[in-house]
Amino acid sequence: MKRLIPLTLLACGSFNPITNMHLRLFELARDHLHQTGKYQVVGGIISPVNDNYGKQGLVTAKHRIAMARLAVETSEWIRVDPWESEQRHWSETITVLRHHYKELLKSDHIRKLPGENNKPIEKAAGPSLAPSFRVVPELKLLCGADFLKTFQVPNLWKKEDVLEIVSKFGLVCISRAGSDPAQCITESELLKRYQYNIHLVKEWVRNEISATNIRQALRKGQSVKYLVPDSVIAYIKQHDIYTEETERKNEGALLQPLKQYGAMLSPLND
Ligand SMILES: O=P(O)(O)OP(=O)(O)OP(=O)(O)OC[C@H]1O[C@@H](n2cnc3c(O)ncnc32)[C@H](O)[C@@H]1O
Ligand SMILES: NC(=O)c1ccc[n+]([C@@H]2O[C@H](COP(=O)(O)O)[C@@H](O)[C@H]2O)c1
Ligand SMILES: [Mg+2]
Repeated sequence: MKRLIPLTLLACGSFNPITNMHLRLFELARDHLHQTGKYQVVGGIISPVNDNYGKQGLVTAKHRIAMARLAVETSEWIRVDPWESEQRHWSETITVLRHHYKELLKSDHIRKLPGENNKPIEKAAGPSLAPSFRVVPELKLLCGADFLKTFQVPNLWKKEDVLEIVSKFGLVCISRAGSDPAQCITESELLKRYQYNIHLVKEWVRNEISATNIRQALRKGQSVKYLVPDSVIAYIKQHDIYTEETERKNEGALLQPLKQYGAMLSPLND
């Protein structure tokens, strides 16, 4: 029997609030990866960003985590992980990936992979250091096409981080209106070099759901039913989370921690 690579998907973002589309990203990615005949998707992780991310309108992680947990109640394979939000500072995405990969290898010690007769992994140092004689689990970053575009924003990502993401982990990128991921790859030498490790997945029902639009609709008193899980809508109402006041949070200080951090960076395409 062909040995499938057990793969976990990690989605990093604000999830402010989580929408049905965030959940769809996982389903679309899983279908695509299974169709390659190479992977078995064994889990999905949603990692809401730390409160210090500094994005406008970002409500506290306590609420974003609670809403995401309600949303994944209907999923048998996606879970929410609060580790990133519990750190004292905002963490670079590569740190989050490394953390979850380590955890994955740890859990592999005690839980044999389905259909496999694998030996436990001795090292937990990173994908390239794991022994090659066995099926090594993989962790891939799951994102929308707009996320891929942010790699081009000067001073937002360290070049070595992007290199590690695409070379060691890999990306699964879902199409999104207004972004052209194939063009992003063409425009970047680095992404082009590792395009074999970047899975572009087309959303076959085009939609433009975005958390920003959801927050806007909520502020206007419009219905967001069928765009956001009912349990999440009930939570938002109960806690009165999205108001004109919460939307003003971090106004003008957009991505302040990232701006400071940006001073140390060099652009991806230099
Ligand atoms: O308007 P904002 O607040 O930015 O919210 P968002 O809908 O873009 O949602 P997040 O920033 O929390 O995104 C988390 C990830 O989900 C992706 N994503 C969200 N909505 C999507 C959609 O409709 N199509 C494709 N990807 C989407 C996005 O590209 C990120 O990789
Ligand atoms: N240098 C980096 O590692 C870097 C830069 C910008 C955004 N990010 C991450 O990308 C995600 C973007 O989320 P939003 O689309 O909600 O802004 C967040 O998880 C954020 O932490 C990482
Ligand atoms: Mg976004």
